[in-house]
Amino acid sequence: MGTPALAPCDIVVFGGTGDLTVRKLLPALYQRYRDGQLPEGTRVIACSRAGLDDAGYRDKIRGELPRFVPNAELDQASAEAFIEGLEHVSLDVQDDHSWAGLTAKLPPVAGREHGNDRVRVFYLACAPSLFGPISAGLEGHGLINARSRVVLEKPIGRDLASALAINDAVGAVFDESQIFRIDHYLGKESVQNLLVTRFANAVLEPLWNGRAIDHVQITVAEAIGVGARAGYYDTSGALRDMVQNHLLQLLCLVAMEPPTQVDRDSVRDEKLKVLKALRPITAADAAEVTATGQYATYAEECERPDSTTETFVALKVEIENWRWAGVPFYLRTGKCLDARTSEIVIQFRPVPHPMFPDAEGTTEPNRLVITLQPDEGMQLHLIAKEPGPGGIRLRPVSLDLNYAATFSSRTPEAYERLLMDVVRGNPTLFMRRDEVEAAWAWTEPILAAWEEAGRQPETYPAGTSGPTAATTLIERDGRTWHTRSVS
Ligand SMILES: NC(=O)C1=CN([C@@H]2O[C@H](COP(=O)(O)OP(=O)(O)OC[C@H]3O[C@@H](n4cnc5c(N)ncnc54)[C@H](OP(=O)(O)O)[C@@H]3O)[C@@H](O)[C@H]2O)C=CC1
Ligand SMILES: O=C1O[C@H](COP(=O)(O)O)[C@@H](O)[C@H](O)[C@H]1O
Repeated sequence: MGTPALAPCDIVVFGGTGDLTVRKLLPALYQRYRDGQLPEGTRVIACSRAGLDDAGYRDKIRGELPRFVPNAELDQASAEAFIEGLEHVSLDVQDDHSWAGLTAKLPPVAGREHGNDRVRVFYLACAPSLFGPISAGLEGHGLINARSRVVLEKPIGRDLASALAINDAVGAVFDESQIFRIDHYLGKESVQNLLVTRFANAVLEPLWNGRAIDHVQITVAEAIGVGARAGYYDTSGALRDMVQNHLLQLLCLVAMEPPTQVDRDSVRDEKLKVLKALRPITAADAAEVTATGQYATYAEECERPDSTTETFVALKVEIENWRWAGVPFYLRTGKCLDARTSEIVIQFRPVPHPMFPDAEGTTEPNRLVITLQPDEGMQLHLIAKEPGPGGIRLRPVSLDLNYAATFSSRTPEAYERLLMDVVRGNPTLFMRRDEVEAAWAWTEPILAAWEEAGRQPETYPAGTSGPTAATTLIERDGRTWHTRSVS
């Protein structure tokens, strides 16, 4: 059965000239438009303070779109039709008078009970400090109908108190069912495939626990630095920017119990249980279970020579429940590393009894490596006998699944999937309020412990695997980080 056809809707993007909109959202909308999924008649209205009219905005995007859509996927005719449909409103969301520009394009509604109105998506691709004022402005100017949805970009705040305040402010205007908190990692094909791998294959579940698994590693390594986002990043750092959201979400998907079904609440209920079971990291153990680094040219790039913001963080995380008792999850993420690699490594325990003590070669325990990016795939590392006469020689081998080679279809970008989920009103892959707050409740004590200890990140050269403190963190437990060359 195909997906039901959608009716045209109105998509209003606050932050319409920003990096996220230009680099990710508009290219994603274009791809869906080109594939015929964005119904004819759908309006995309971008808002920002830039004094651009529709034509000026279209010219800007005409210049930008080809930079962010691969050549082979850019069809001139459909790109031009998409761009010609874009509109721009010059609007300072904090100035009540300037909302008139938006109400002139998007008529106020008579009331929220008018259920047959077009779907209105309000995408807040701007600083979280504007989420409350924008919600209030939308309410005050009568722009919210019964079929409206609001999308909140991460980060939702910078600590628990600010997250609560933002959630309260948005929640005063929108019902929780209308709020879509985006974590674009949940829209990545590879991350959704993690759910399928775990729950559509019976062979894994009996092994998916501390009896068979020694530890888990989650790595999100970026080769790029902070670039033009230094202003934001220096007030954030890797823990807030990546761990509080993306890495914890990945951890939840690896660790959660099987949900009864994949629907709006079952998956989110299970993720929440994991977040609540995370062992708190306290000031007493932060030095042992966390490691931070800053790439050598960072302070110069962000023009703050004394910045102590971490561009790399590694953590040892424990989950206090039956399935995962005694199984550490090692997390690491950083910028300006030697490669862009995101992967989840499930390290199994060694065999209980050595059957080939006299054999040549190594007997490494099995490993399942799930590569999220850049080349999505999965490898199961096993030990095999090297063919040959005479004695037994053991050789590590891998069963290799490369998605690009196996499936011919184009892998959509995360935002394509997530934007369409908003239009369809499916919040399963979005974070619920309680999840975001539970993630902050666990993250905040780490920030406090660092502050109390006067934590200084270790400097690491750009293009390397990060600070030595991260190596020490895992080696202290007699383990090592997985390196891709092993595959
Ligand atoms: N860029 C990225 O890759 C990612 C960004 N995010 C998050 O998305 C949000 C946006 O990020 P990004 O695009 O990088 O930020 P930018 O600084 O590039 O863009 C901010 C946008 O907000 C607009 N804006 C700022 N103040 C106002 C105002 N008072 N009224 C109306 N519009 C305003 C700006 O336009 P103008 O100044 O012309 O008004 C601009 O369009 C941030 O919260 C960020 O953390 C999340 C994931 C990835
Ligand atoms: O949310 C963010 O994610 C990006 C990394 O996303 P990816 O899809 O390229 O892996 C990161 O660069 C950015 O700092 C962070 O805000």
